[in-house]
Amino acid sequence: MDDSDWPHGAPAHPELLRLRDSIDNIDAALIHLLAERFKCTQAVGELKAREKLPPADPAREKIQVERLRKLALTAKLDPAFAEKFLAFIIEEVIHHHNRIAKSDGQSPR
Ligand SMILES: C=C(O[C@@H]1C=C(C(=O)O)C=C[C@H]1O)C(=O)O
Repeated sequence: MDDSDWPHGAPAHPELLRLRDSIDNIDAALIHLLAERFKCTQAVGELKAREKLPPADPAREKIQVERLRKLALTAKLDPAFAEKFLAFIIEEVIHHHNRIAKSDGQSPR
């Protein structure tokens, strides 16, 4: 069986629909949480640009990785995944910080 067996999606199983409702709510929460995090990091980027501080802080990141790996273990989440997820987000944040530093240190909007 492959995707071509269900060109319009798999039939609606009530349990599948219930689980997908929760997945959709969780995805929405993740988007809102990420948006709030990026609001904070935007302000950090502006502060760093004003104060001529470097965009990245590897020492801070090391502490965050150690903390999140421990939290992931407690939550029964793969710590390697938690670390990769954090690295993915921080990479984007540093990209933003570099862009802010090259501008006048204010939000591009
Ligand atoms: C947000 C900061 O800037 C960078 C981004 C970080 C993050 O997204 O958590 C952490 C450290 C820095 O490399 C910071 O220094 O706190």
